[in-house]
Amino acid sequence: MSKVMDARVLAVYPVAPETFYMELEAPDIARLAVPGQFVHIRCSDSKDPLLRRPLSIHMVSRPKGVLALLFRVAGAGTALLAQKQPGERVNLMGPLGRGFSMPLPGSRVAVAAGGIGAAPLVFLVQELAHMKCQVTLYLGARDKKSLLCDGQFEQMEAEVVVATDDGSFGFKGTVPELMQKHPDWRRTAMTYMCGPKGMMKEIAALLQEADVPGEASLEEHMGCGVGACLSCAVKISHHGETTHKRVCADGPVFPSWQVVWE
Ligand SMILES: Cc1cc2nc3c(=O)[nH]c(=O)nc-3n(C[C@H](O)[C@H](O)[C@H](O)COP(=O)(O)OP(=O)(O)OC[C@H]3O[C@@H](n4cnc5c(N)ncnc54)[C@H](O)[C@@H]3O)c2cc1C
Ligand code: FES
Repeated sequence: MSKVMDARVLAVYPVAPETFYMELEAPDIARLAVPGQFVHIRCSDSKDPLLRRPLSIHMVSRPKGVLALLFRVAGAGTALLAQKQPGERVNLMGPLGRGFSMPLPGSRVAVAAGGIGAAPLVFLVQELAHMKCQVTLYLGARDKKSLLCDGQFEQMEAEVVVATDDGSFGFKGTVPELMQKHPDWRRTAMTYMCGPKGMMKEIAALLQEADVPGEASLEEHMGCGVGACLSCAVKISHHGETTHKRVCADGPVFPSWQVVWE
């Protein structure tokens, strides 16, 4: 069940170019949230921008009732969020959507993150660590200074391998190329991914060829965020039949082999 609430801003600060961490006091949402879900957030008290913006749940502390977001400034809404001050309130709806499916405790899994796609995967790896899973993390960024969450993943005892587009840190190339060089994911129970669509499309093809299951967290423009307006529809193919599913209510996480990657 989702809640609508005014959450107190506890902290907002930059962590990388154009990328901000925000902490909110939102005990009801923190208590209910599972990895892969998102909140729909009002960025301003005025009518501009009118629509809420979807942001993944980056981390939660259930005992403290705290929820964290990690976002890149993409336009007007996220720019307003970046200017919020501790003590201000923002209106949130959440937790929304269907999250990642969890493996059996102790499983070996892989996680692939590209750019700001790392945001929901920290919460996922937090839960996987509680379940004593062995996690290999394939982490991609444009360059070293844009790399996100590598320290957090390492603290949670994930094995982290990095690719940057310009080679300023780790392997020079893309996340799918990195995965071909480090094929540990071939022996895992599941590969979870979030990042640019092109990256996830290539990874989905690798997984399908190796017959390894995968789950992808998708992004689409959203209106209502709760399944009513159909503005976030994507094509999903199941048992040879192609249908439209709503990223907000049926996703954002889908089996990677069911997504029609266009
Ligand atoms: C389920 C979900 C989870 C998300 N989680 C995060 C997150 O954790 N961190 C984060 O930084 N971003 C996340 N996003 C993307 C985020 O919602 C958009 O960047 C944000 O809505 C942009 O709002 P804006 O007003 O700043 O920019 P706008 O002015 O609305 O748009 C600026 C640019 O961003 C593009 N854009 C806007 N919304 C989306 C979208 N939903 N998907 C793809 N492109 C978009 C526009 O086409 C435009 O080019 C998520 C999106 C979804 C659907
Ligand atoms: S945003 Fe309205 S149905 Fe998904």
